[in-house]
Amino acid sequence: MTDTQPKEMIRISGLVNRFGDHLVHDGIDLSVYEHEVLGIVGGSGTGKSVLLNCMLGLRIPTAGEVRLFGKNICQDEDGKLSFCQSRWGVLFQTGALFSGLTVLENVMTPIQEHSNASQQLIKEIACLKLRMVGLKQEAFDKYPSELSGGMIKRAALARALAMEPKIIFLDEPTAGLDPISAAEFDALILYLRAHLNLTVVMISHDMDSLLTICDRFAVIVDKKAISGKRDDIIKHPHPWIQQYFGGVRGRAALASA
Ligand SMILES: Nc1ncnc2c1ncn2[C@@H]1O[C@H](COP(=O)(O)OP(=O)(O)OP(=O)(O)O)[C@@H](O)[C@H]1O
Repeated sequence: MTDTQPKEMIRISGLVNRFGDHLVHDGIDLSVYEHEVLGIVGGSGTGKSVLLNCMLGLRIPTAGEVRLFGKNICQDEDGKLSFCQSRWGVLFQTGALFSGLTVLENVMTPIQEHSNASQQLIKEIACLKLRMVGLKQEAFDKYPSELSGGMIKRAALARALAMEPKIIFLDEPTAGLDPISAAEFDALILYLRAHLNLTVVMISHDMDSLLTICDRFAVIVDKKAISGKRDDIIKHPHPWIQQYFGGVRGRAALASA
């Protein structure tokens, strides 16, 4: 590898996932490179969430391997999850905030779990992350049930950033947001990527968001992944990809991207 080639953060090779007779993935090969925004797309049930769980080290695949920073995370071994969790942050689709904790307490929780810092320092770090995602002080002591959908996403993003991850995984980050809030959230992701040198892996069905912020796509079709730069994938001859990006929604989003 030369100095000009981007660093590989994740390498997935020959990944197979099977549930009983149901073969979901049949040899996925995919790399995620430093500082990119990679969009994972595919029809419903093609296994995007299963793939995400393998990348998070939460699922051991039927065959193949996932290397996170060079380490094979497909083995069941002590310390694997803490190795993974100290390197990535995840924004789950629903936010998955703890309903009984305030916004600030939600962001403090992972820092408390993974560090020996004082309560005061943990609080200061959590406040910093909350400001970074654009939440104002008055939101810090609110409970998740008192927040709008956009604020929940921001709070969950602050929690994902709590441990200063190198990679963040976003599962349907703009789902449920109105178009203006979704566009603001896209801008926030790009801002954080630039300022925190993040690598971003995003699963989404939001065509506007995908075409606005992704550098590359991985499309799950025929139980495998076709990946490449945004503009190459948009022109890819596979019929599903043509239909996806060339359909009414795709054309409209491309026209405005
Ligand atoms: N634990 C499990 N046991 C059995 N089947 C499973 C399990 N997890 C996932 N599957 C199956 O794997 C397939 C892929 O599921 P997955 O949720 O990853 O799809 P997806 O691409 O994320 O779908 P969507 O876009 O609708 O969210 C589905 O057919 C699902 O039923």
